Amino acid sequence: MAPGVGDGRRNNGEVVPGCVCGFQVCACAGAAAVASAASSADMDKLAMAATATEGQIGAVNDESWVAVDLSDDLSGDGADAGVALEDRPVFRTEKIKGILLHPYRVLIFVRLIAFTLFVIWRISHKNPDAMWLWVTSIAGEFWFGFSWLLDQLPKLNPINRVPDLVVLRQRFDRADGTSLLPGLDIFVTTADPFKEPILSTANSILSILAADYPVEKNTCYLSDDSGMLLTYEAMAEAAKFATVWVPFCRKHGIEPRGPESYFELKSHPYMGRAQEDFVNDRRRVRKEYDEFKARINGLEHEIKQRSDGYNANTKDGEPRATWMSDGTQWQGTWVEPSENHRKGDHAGIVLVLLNHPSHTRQLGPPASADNPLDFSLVDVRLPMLVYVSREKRPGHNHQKKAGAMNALTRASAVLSNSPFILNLDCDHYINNSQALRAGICFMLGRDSDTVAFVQFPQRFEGVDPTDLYANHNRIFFDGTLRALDGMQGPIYVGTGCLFRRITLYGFDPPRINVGGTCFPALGGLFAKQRYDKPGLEMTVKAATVAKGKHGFLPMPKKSYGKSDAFVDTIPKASHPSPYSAAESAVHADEAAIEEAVNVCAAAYEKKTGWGSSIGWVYGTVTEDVVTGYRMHIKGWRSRYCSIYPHAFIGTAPINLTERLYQVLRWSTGSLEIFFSKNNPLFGSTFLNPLQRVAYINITTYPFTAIFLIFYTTVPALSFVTGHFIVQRPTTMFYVYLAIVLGTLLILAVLEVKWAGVTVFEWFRNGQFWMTASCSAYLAAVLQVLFKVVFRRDISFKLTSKQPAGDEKKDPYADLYVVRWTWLMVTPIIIIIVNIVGSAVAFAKVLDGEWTHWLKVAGGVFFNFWVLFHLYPFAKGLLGKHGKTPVVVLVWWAFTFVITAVLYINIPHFHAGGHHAAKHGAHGPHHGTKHDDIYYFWP
Ligand SMILES: O=c1ccn([C@@H]2O[C@H](COP(=O)(O)OP(=O)(O)O[C@H]3O[C@H](CO)[C@@H](O)[C@H](O)[C@H]3O)[C@@H](O)[C@H]2O)c(=O)[nH]1
Ligand SMILES: [Mn+2]
Repeated sequence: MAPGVGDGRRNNGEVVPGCVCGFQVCACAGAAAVASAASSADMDKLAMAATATEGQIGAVNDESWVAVDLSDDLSGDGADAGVALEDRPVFRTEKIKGILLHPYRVLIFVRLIAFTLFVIWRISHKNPDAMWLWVTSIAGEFWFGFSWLLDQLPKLNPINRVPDLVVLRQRFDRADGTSLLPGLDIFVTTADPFKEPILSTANSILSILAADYPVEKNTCYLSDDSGMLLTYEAMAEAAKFATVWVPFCRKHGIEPRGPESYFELKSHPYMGRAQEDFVNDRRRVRKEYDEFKARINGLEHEIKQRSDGYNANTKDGEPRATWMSDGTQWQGTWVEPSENHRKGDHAGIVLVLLNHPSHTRQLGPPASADNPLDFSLVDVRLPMLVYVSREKRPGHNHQKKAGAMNALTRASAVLSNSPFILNLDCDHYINNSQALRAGICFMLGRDSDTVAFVQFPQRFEGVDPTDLYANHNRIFFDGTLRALDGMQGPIYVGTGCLFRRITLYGFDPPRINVGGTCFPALGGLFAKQRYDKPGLEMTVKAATVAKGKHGFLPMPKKSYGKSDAFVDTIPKASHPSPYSAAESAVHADEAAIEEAVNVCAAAYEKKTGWGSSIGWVYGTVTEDVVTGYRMHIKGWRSRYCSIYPHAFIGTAPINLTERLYQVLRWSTGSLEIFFSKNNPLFGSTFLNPLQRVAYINITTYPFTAIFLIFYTTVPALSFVTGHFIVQRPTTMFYVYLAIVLGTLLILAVLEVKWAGVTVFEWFRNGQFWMTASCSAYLAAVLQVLFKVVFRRDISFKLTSKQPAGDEKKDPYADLYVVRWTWLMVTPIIIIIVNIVGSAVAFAKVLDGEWTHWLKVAGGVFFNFWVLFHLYPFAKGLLGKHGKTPVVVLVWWAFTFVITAVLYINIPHFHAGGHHAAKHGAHGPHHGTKHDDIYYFWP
């Protein structure tokens, strides 16, 4: 293993506070790195420091992974030991060690066989007492097996890739401080300054401005779908504060570079730094940050007051404008909305907050009386920052986030036209200043020219330590997405994703021509994997665009819209020239800005390919999955980039209601894709077969609701009716059950091991799967069927980033704020049915009616299974922080006892006979006395 690359990596299973302690090592190393960046004499130190920093960059459990065998290309021992720095690839590829991988694959096979035999057994053992029960339960089991397979098969060949920033630096950074790295446009979307607090958005912007990437190659765009002056002025404040914050970060190698999270760090930030200077600087910057915060918090009031002043002479009935500080009327939404100035009806706005920096380093001023911060050795330039609010007009479908992203794509093309685009939601800040470089490694490696995008995992902060609603989603990110990297690549999940710009324009990947037929360089089990190989010359090259039917465009010119200026940028976006510093010069002059406004017009996309063959795809609220899908079916690949400390961190809804709504949106979006022309069953043959399976999985999973609802109630009902899904649970039935569940558990253990997550997270994942299935997934199925039938568009309900509780006292207060939603009805019913069911069973045993307890075992097991899974839901629904478990237990015990007592003590409830007279209609459940649950309903 190469020095400094693999060592020091940690198992992210122990992660939660990890980002804090990880920084201690990282920060002091980075401090030297950046402080020294000012003088070229210190380049050696820089390289050394960088090495130390990168020691932290890998992210999986080291013990489970080995480098893939590269002996085809290298004589010698295969791994990169002994390979000179110049010959090392910009990223390493690892696979799971055989000792984990082989049993993993074998078990998948065993379970598949067992499941098949089980279903066959079930089909051949009818239950004549209750045929409906038998048929539906088999349908359910079949679906569970099938959906397990959809989920499991794409995980047959997990791959882990580790970027090597030392090599990247070596190849692309020059000693004079300039760099050959490609341009990078960063898009941030926000839609509401209140639901998405401006302070948090400002923090994200600051973290971007301070990230470690060549300043002149980096442009940040904020899309504001609210069109509010409040957002704009908050960004203007951020730009002002950045003049202090960014040089401070560079000088001292601060991590993380979002000020809020930095100042919240509880670790010792003094370690390894020039003590006095740092302490003074930090105190000073902290003070400035507090003032900045105060200004942000006062902005709303200030804008109101200012506008009131200007509006003093406005007559009644006339619109009252919102005024900018320079005495002009704001073009966007006004505080008191009026025509042409309200959400959904305002002009397009493009304002450059920070213009493009010079191409050479600019050192700051030394400390002086009115400027106590000494920046004389620090590059003080800031990346370009642009505020964009696309035009909105009534009668236009603005296509939610996807529409905003497409507007940004065009606006940025005429302003900076970087060949790569990183997209972040407004609440996701850059937590690791090396993240951009890490992502770029996967775009510049050999063999990277067929990579469309690099997806980072989504990481969250502010989630309660027990992660009650599986917000971290670790199984999905560290398991599923990483595994897909061994197929064609992870799916796109909306934020934290680095795109190759031309893929958004509908270009095909460069094809390899083998024996006359073209096929893309797919990874995975079904194609020979072409790994990034060391020892070969690495040139900086983008997918060069060949001249075709439409000139340099893959599609007719008119499908890109009316702006010639924009269309002209397209071939350049892929041309190698943007890589060289001189040519990437950006001029955000009047004309360019005017053009940017023009391409953000509400009507721009009329009769164009935007939203279908070009850009982010419309027609679903999960624009992310389908946008990535459209690239994969062209044969593009994607890569997964998980680094440590986490690249980006966002906020997650820890409130049950918000979480259910979020999952409702995702599952609805998935089904929308299923019922569209982008159904993965019909995708082109460029799609790797198991990649297709993964897409089928992600667009069908909500259907589980239909089967699961049945499955979570019927076994409970069976106590009352006396029927079970099998006529008589035989030994064979239990043996199958044991195998099917046992293999699942062992597979989970292995998966947890290679993914570097915990068994606890695996259980949480399962628990939330059931909660979501019986609530959000069910609603999604109904909602989408409704849409399909009545052709109604589904709205995008923003996930609130503003905690409802009192944050000061308890950071997780929001967890137990119960806001009623219809989505809670089904899980509640299921819980009640199961408690009642187990109580009846208990009563029957007490009563001496069921002497053979084994008869109940199957049902009791199911009962437990259901209640165990819905426990977090019940906890969230009932509890006050801390006391919850007791409340749930009492509730449970109470219902249980009451039901059992009623059952035993009210003779006519189980005397049989006469109720048949009262409820004769319940005929089909003959055979036992207690055939009807309705007797226990009040
Ligand atoms: O009309 C809109 C609606 C949303 N957004 C932005 O979209 C982002 C995601 O919205 P959010 O409410 O935070 O959704 P989440 O459920 O947290 O987001 C996940 O799921 C979305 C798809 O449903 C993806 O777009 C996101 O990237 C992904 O993080 C935010 O930055 C919003 O500002 C807009 O710009 N315009
Ligand atoms: Mn979000």
